[in-house]
Amino acid sequence: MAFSLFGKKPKPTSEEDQPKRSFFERMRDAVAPDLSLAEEVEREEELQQEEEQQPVSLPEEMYEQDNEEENSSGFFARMRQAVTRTRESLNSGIDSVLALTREVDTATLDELEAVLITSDIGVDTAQEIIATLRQRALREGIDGGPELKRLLKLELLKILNSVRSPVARAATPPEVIMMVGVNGTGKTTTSGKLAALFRAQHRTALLCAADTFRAAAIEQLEVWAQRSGVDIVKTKQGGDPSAALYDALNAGKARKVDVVIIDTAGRLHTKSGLMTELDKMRRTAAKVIPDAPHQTFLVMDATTGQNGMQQARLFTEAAQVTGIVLTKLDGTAKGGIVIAIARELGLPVVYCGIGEKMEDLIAFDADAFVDSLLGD
Ligand SMILES: Nc1nc2c(ncn2[C@@H]2O[C@H](COP(=O)(O)OP(=O)(O)OP(=O)(O)O)[C@@H](O)[C@H]2O)c(=O)[nH]1
Repeated sequence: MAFSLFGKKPKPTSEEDQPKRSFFERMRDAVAPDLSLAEEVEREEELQQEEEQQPVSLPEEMYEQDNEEENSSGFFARMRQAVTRTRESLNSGIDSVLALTREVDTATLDELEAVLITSDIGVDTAQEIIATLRQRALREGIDGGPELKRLLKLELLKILNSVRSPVARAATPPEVIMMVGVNGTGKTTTSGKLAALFRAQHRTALLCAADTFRAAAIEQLEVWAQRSGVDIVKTKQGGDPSAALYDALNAGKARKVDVVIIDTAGRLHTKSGLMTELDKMRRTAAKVIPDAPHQTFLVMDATTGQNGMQQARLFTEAAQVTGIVLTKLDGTAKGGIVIAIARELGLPVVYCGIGEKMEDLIAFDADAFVDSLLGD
């Protein structure tokens, strides 16, 4: 019995078995006996073409949610997810402090101070918070854990709100944002994610590759530009970053883009040559657009905790930083650093990096952060 592997129909064995076929069909078999294979290849090519023509998902679509309610619950869920490790360590510390007591007393508060310090809130900040809670405990008493958490939330919010400042927009576009910071904190990645976020908000953006120092930084930013669907202005590796910036700002003006994001090379505040280079970039920016740069974001790696704070303190003074982007919040139990930044640097955290993907950047929200940190 004739049978076929691959489920193909068996070929007719004799002339008589063959159904009546058109001239064209017979001719086709004559010139291309294995045309089924050719057809398969052709079909495969067609499919590949169709696939290539599928629009890549744009930032707008990536962030798009069905309605505002979902949007905000999505945002809260992502913030909550980002601070999971900090919440778990903070909550288990607080729970163990409160395990044996119903009324919160001075000894409990001393232990709570140690818990706050381990989440990298900072010694000074932790002491200040505990001093306020102690006064309250003496005056009115603190009735157990839930009350203590409620009061703690209020204290944290008070600190965060004291530096919450509206992000200034440029009088006339483009708004110019410079990303600065020490090596490897996530400046290039964040520049790319920011471009995508702006696009999702229907603002046009242009990336400027002014990190001409690190090998492959320009190529890395080019990949981000492609992903986020924005243009990039660059020079060659080893080139003058101020020249790239000059070209980018002129291009931004000519193309009437809303925001130009400048990725700069990683540097330590102690490298005076590199800090002078930043000054030169600022002066160049101001020549093209008088009040530029409008924002200078210090990109800080949350996993470095209190060590990063010392660098940030000195960087902030030298580079006229206006806000902090805190990256890698997803990988740390040291999320308390957000509070230390507000209290000790007097600067708002403006965005948080919560992963390595394009959509893993969220605008910082103090209420969402505190709720996520001290929730269950
Ligand atoms: N988990 C996580 N990883 C991140 C985040 N942001 C950046 N990264 C990773 O951090 C690493 C360094 O990021 P880059 O953007 O190259 O850092 P950079 O500051 O430009 O580096 P230099 O130019 O050398 O100073 C990369 O592997 C990124 O994927 C974040 O929010 N979460």
